[in-house]
Amino acid sequence: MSDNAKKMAAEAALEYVKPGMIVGVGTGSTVNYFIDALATMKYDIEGAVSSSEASTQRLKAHGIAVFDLNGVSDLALYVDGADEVNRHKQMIKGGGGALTREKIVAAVAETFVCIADDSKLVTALGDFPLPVEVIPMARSYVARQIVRLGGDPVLRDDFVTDNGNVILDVYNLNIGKPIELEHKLNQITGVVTNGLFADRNADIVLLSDGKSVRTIT
Ligand SMILES: O=C[C@H](O)[C@H](O)[C@H](O)COP(=O)(O)O
Repeated sequence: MSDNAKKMAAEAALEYVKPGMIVGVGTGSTVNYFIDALATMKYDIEGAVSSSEASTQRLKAHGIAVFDLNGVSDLALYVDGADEVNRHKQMIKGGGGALTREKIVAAVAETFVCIADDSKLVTALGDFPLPVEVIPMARSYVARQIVRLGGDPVLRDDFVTDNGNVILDVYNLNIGKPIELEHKLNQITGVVTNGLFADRNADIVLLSDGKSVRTIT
């Protein structure tokens, strides 16, 4: 994994940004490169909607207007990173804890472009512990339910999401059927959402090794 690979994947996503657009912006170190690149087009676009306080701050620091998603009915493009992505363009996300807002913006967007260094491409999802955002008072209950599903949940230390919740990072889950597991986890009372982006997967994945960028469609 190299910073140059992240930067190249991020800059390649500019091709999907069109004049007048409001751009959906994800969260993380790869997206930070995208935000910096997007700043070069700030007079061409209308602005952005953001999936985290951190991305909002960075966008605003570049002078890019950030809109409330509730006022935006059509969002043509969402650009975000991933912790893992498979060849079906399904992902694990939430390493930075922004999974819920990311999933909301992704749900609204017409096209989801995932940007990543090529170390994120995996044959099977699941080496990366699956983040699950949980309402704080349900933490123990949800953890017990996840154990029943075969996972080993670990509370993320000293971390509160932008929504005021906690994160359980779940190890050793069998993610043989990602869409099924995504729905099953979301059925547990107290779960806000989980970091499987399998039902709403990416439409396009831009992967870089630091020398070139390849596209999975
Ligand atoms: O919550 C964070 C997000 O899902 C990120 O997009 C993900 O963790 C990848 O981040 P990075 O680009 O820093 O590897």
